[in-house]
Amino acid sequence: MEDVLKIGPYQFHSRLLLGTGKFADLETQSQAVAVSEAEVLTFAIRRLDLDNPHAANFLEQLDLKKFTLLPNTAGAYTADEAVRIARLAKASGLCDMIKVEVIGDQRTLLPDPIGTLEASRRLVEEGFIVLTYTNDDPILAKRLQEAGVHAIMPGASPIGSGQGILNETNLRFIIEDARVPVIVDAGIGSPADCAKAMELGADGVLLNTAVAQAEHPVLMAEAMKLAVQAGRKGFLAGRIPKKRYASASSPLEGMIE
Ligand SMILES: CC(=O)[C@@H](O)[C@H](O)COP(=O)(O)O
Repeated sequence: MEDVLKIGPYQFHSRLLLGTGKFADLETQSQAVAVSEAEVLTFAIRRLDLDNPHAANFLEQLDLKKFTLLPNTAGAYTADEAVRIARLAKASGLCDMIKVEVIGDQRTLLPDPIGTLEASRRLVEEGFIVLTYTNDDPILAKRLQEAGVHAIMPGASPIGSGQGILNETNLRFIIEDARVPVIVDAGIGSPADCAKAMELGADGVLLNTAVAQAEHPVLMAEAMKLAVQAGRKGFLAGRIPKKRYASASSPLEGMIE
């Protein structure tokens, strides 16, 4: 059976979602995006000049017809702001999917759980396909599901920190309880972090800084793609349980003759 990522009415073959910011130049961005084989690209609506669709912008090097755009509400500090930004994106015909991001604090850029829940609920009611960036809090993840979001995006660690997965236990709880896709978003530092997230059973990974600011962004984009694929296959294959003691790899009993 085909292994596809389903988010609302959308289906994707790639489980790596990519952010488009922070690249040194547009040529590198475009090459990294191509090599990553990502189908979903996210970008901050606030960075676009919505009044002037012909103005130069950071997406201009990309053939946007090839991708599903996931505008995000980065820069919103309240539910009202996030809802306003999402409506602007929809009115500009960018997409009906929205990544809800309501930040609670400038230093950590961690999500404001109350504003995040409120904005998500309102945008679901308005008919958006809502993917919510959230704390790695299993209870909040449950509440978001109850509110009807289409995907939960728990942070691995603070945005841009590259610290990787800080709370594996919480992530496991979120994944166990989820009836919608779980996409680990933010804080990924290396391919190993991607593989780990996928092996834990995440449905996808969204990242930006680790590729855009790598020494060789295009090479890193490829590494991230392969890590997501490897982690997914590892999850589907079912890892062996960890044991306390050794067991010989070439046992004498029960050998195939
Ligand atoms: C681009 C975007 O949406 C970021 O806010 C996202 O959370 C990625 O975080 P990293 O840059 O840490 O990968």
